[in-house]
Amino acid sequence: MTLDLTDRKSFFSRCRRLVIKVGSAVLTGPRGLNRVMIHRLSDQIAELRERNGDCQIVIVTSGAVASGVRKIGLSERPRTIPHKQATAAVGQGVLMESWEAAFDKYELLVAQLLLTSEDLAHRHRYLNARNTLETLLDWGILPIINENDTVVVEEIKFGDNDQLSAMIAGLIGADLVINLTDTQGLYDCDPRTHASARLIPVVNRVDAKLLACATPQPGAVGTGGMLSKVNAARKCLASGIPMIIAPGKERDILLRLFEGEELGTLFLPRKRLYHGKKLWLANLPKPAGDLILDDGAVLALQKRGKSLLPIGIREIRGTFGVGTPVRCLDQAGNVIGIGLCNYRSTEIDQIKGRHTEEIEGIIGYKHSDEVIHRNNFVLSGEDIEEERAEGGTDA
Ligand SMILES: Nc1ncnc2c1ncn2[C@@H]1O[C@H](COP(=O)(O)OP(=O)(O)O)[C@@H](O)[C@H]1O
Ligand SMILES: N[C@@H](CCC(=O)OP(=O)(O)O)C(=O)O
Repeated sequence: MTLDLTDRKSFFSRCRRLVIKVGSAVLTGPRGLNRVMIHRLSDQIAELRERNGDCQIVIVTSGAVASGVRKIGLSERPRTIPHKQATAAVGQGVLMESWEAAFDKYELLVAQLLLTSEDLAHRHRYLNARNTLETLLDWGILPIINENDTVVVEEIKFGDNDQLSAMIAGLIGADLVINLTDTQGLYDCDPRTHASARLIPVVNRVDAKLLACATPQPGAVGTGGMLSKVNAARKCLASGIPMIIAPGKERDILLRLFEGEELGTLFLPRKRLYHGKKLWLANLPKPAGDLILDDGAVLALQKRGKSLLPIGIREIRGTFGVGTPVRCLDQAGNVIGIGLCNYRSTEIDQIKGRHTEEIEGIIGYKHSDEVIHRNNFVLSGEDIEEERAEGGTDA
């Protein structure tokens, strides 16, 4: 797909696979879950599917906690984890039942998927989730996804649905992520505190300057805040997927976007950077451990496109097995990238700082010279732009 905006309408019409994320700020009114909003959005989604016969849509919906608060009759949002989990357990049912009823009038089937970051952190579970989603889309069923708040604890949390939607987009190779929230899009500073804030219509690169525009504090009912949406956009761009932050409460917002109206903030990637395994790695929510590297290894990975050898490893943090994704950090703690280990953490601890010829003598075998092979490694942050889209298989 060409990322040319000269004809906005045709750009949108070429997006056949969509992830639509709807924030609590859109779905929640003073009386809890705003069912009218759910009906309006589902009317538009049904219309989009009708207009573009083969268009496939995945919904990532927030609002379980906000719905639960109202249903239980709590006076404020829960603060402790058990209270949040219990509130979400009540609210998720209400939320799902509303989406289901709204799509029922179009005879559109929906499916609920509740995920934790662990479900996508392990490659086989990631592929499993992908197979389920592909099957549902194949059958013309609308997957409706939320984080599994009821069982989630800090260690296995995506954080928020902005991150989850970016990961789902990578998982299914979406053509576009539409992030619906309660502002017109991304402003050059927080519009709550700066009356002069101006909307940014198009973004090609998420850098430190852009990240500084968005504050992490969400609105009264949100979780992610604008910073999380910009970070999600960064993930999408790294995967070569466009994302738009758009005003979800605006009348006919989805239809108007597809009519080519200039609304929201559109993040446009220059090109698709990663595929298959590398795409999964680039978007991984939580790696299993860290390797601290010396300056030579950092240079080799960042500038020379090399694999990681044991000689450049200074320290290992965490306990992990072979094939596990781990982060590579420089000695100042900056994340260099993420890759799959060829040795387990206890073995790496023994061979760190040593030459490859010494591996066998130390641990009794050697199946590769590299601790992380370049084919199983992606650079992070700014440098990700430099990495070439080397194939990588999907399995
Ligand atoms: N630079 C910015 N541009 C737009 N909105 C911003 C910015 N910085 C902070 N915000 C705030 O982010 C809020 C949206 O985040 P959040 O409450 O998490 O929404 P949602 O529930 O849709 O995820 C907006 O209500 C807005 O006040
Ligand atoms: N999983 C939570 C929503 C978390 C979240 O990311 O909220 P939001 O920032 O409103 O998209 C819920 O359903 O209440």
